[in-house]
Amino acid sequence: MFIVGLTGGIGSGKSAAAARFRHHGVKVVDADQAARTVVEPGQPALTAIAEHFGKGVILPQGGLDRAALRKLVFDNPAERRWLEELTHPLIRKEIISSLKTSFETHSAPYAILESPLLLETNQSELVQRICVVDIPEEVQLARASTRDTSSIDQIRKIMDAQMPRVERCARADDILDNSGSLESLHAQVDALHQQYLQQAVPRQ
Ligand SMILES: CC(C)(COP(=O)(O)OP(=O)(O)OC[C@H]1O[C@@H](n2cnc3c(N)ncnc32)[C@H](O)[C@@H]1O)[C@@H](O)C(=O)NCCC(=O)NCCS
Ligand SMILES: Nc1ncnc2c1ncn2[C@@H]1O[C@H](COP(=O)(O)OP(=O)(O)OP(=O)(O)O)[C@@H](O)[C@H]1O
Repeated sequence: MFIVGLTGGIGSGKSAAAARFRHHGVKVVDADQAARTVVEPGQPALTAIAEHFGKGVILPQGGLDRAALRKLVFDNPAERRWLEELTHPLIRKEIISSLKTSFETHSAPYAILESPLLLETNQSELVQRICVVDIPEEVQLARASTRDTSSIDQIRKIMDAQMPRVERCARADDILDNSGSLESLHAQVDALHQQYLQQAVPRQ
């Protein structure tokens, strides 16, 4: 299985890049989606979160109040680590299961694992190649806060919980520069897709 890890900080453009890979028929497994699945109502992790953080993080309908939990964990690194210790092993299992399904049901020669914490966790062991979506921090802050309901201050706290830009780029096999237009990002993805098709061909 040839799997490319697609990573980058919050608001860097991973989803935008992933959409372009999907346009080429590549299956994308999304770690943020896996993170949502493991805390759905009825899942043991949601019960554990409610017990630890209290009823204030549960919505009236029984689902997770993500905005409330986001505030709690990014204001308090110890609480964030508690949540990660609970969820990251479950997220990893969910990712592995989705990757297996995608190779069983999809004929594309490679798959993408899109994850904001690919390099911060052992998820990087699941991929053969690392592709980083890179933008300057001020652009990242502007794009993420325009899109999210989070304040600049909260986005900054989330960025502080992630790998520094220089370190992330140093770990990359390939870099997508998303400081320009979406058209420019698409052109770079199109070129990488051709490269990955070549790399995914099993050697004789
Ligand atoms: C705190 C939670 C409930 C906030 O949910 P919310 O819907 O507001 O955000 P969402 O999950 O869409 O994440 C948005 C972005 O925040 C960043 N982020 C999320 N969790 C983390 C974390 N533990 N460390 C650093 N950055 C993170 C990522 O860039 C992510 O793309 C949620 O992010 C969560 O459960 N995080 C812990 C699990 C995790 O680490 N997920 C990241 C994917 S492995
Ligand atoms: N090249 C671009 N030019 C202008 N806006 C962009 C560009 N690329 C992405 N955006 C916008 O920036 C925001 C963040 O992009 P995107 O959602 O793809 O990032 P992400 O890395 O997936 O973020 P997250 O980690 O929070 O899920 C979105 O509103 C998106 O439409």
